[in-house]
Amino acid sequence: MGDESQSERSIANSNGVESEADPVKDKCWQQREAEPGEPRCVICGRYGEYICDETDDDVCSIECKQTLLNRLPKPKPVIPTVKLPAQDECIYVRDGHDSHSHRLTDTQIESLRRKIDIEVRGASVPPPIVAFASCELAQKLQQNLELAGYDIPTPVQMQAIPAALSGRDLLVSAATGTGKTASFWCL
Ligand SMILES: Nc1ncnc2c1ncn2[C@@H]1O[C@H](COP(=O)(O)OP(=O)(O)OP(=O)(O)O)[C@@H](O)[C@H]1O
Repeated sequence: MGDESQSERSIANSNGVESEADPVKDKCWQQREAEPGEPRCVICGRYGEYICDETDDDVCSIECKQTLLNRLPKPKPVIPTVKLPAQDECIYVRDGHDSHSHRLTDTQIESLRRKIDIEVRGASVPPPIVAFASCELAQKLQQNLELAGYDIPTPVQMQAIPAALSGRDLLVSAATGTGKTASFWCL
């Protein structure tokens, strides 16, 4: 590291210059070769005039300091983990037209309605559907739904469509744009 003290040799940061009389070398090529016994830049081997404040290594210029810092391992981003409540459950919907695979248990029906804010009144309300395939639609209709990009029913459709298909009279209320009108294809 030579005879100079660390404070005399410490390098200015990329925005600053340590002293006007002896400006910090910006570029590696502005630095001279190291004499025998002098500190050497850990990047290019020229005269290691400065000490990188972040790593304590000898460097010749701001350029080599930056190269050195770029080579340092980057700290891994900390991804916060979210712990879901143990009682939270998923409802799996399989591809295909097997309506039985989408049949929900009473607990799932209750939980689904609660989660997506479906409120029902009346006797023997049919369970909500989680896939259009549960409605046993004509193939053409199913294809057209897919073509229109209707992958899954919206919450109002989940409940209104099976109720309408079961021949019930309905009074439906849901926010604008939630798919009420689009439910009429099933009639
Ligand atoms: N299941 C679905 N998947 C994808 N898009 C849908 C689905 N249902 C409806 N949409 C689209 O969402 C938009 C709003 O649907 P729709 O007009 O049926 O809602 P709405 O509740 O009747 O609205 P408003 O209350 O304003 O009349 C339309 O562009 C419709 O094509």
